[in-house]
Amino acid sequence: MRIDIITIFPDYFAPLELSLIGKARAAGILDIRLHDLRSWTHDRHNTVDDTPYGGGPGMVMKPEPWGEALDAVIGAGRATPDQGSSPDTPDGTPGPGAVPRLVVPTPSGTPFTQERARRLSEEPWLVFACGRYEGIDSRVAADAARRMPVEEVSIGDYVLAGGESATLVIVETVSRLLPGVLGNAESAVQDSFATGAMENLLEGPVYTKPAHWRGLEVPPVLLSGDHGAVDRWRRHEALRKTARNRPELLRALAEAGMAGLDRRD
Ligand SMILES: N#Cc1c(-c2ccc3ccn(Cc4cccnc4)c3c2)n[nH]c1N
Repeated sequence: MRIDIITIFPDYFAPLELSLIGKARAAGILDIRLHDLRSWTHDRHNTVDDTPYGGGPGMVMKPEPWGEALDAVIGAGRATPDQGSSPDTPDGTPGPGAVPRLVVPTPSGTPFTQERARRLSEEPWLVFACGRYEGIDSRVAADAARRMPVEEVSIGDYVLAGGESATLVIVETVSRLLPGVLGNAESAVQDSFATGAMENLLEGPVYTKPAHWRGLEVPPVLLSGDHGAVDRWRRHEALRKTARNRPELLRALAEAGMAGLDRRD
């Protein structure tokens, strides 16, 4: 997967050199490219913002730098005369004719969920537009939508100062779903909101050695070697955690008959 991130704070993404994502980049599983939006400004102060039409507080990001940046970043992935126009190559990286999906974090976006992460993880090429100030001139997304899919996404019902931390969240959530990113020891399958018997339930408690620690014991069932009993215990604990922390999820599952609440085991 190729990921392009356009931002006025490229250094914000230093964490993408670390840990699983850093290893995935080194292994060629992820191709993450950072772009400083100010590279597409032409005035002495590298201006990227201006006052909002219609008045109001704060500043709005100007459309021109964004338009030029997206043209440059996406144009670089566009077919050249001597290449085919296959949208992506057999290994899933974008081919010369590919166009990316533009992801624009914004407080007014549609909710980012694990299911959406799963869908985005199947894309060969994502471009993230990290806004600041009061947001990006709305014509930027409208212009981009003329030539690529555009998704406005929100990671939660709170207001950040810009799109960078949301982009980090989305990139990490999506990247860990890519084959080869998580080692065998970790698996995205058992995540909260995963599919299967634990579908959309919160993860229950987890334990490791030592079995006794500061007078606190690991639940004996986890040491029993009885995998059936362990699975039943884990589902029960997931249901308890979900009922306690996210009762609305449980109600939805009960209505959909998906939590196996009616199971007798
Ligand atoms: N995803 C996401 C977000 C953001 C977010 C994302 C991009 C930008 C760019 C600018 N701002 C600041 C801003 C913009 C508008 C009004 N008020 C503040 C951002 C906030 N906040 N909360 C989320 N869940």
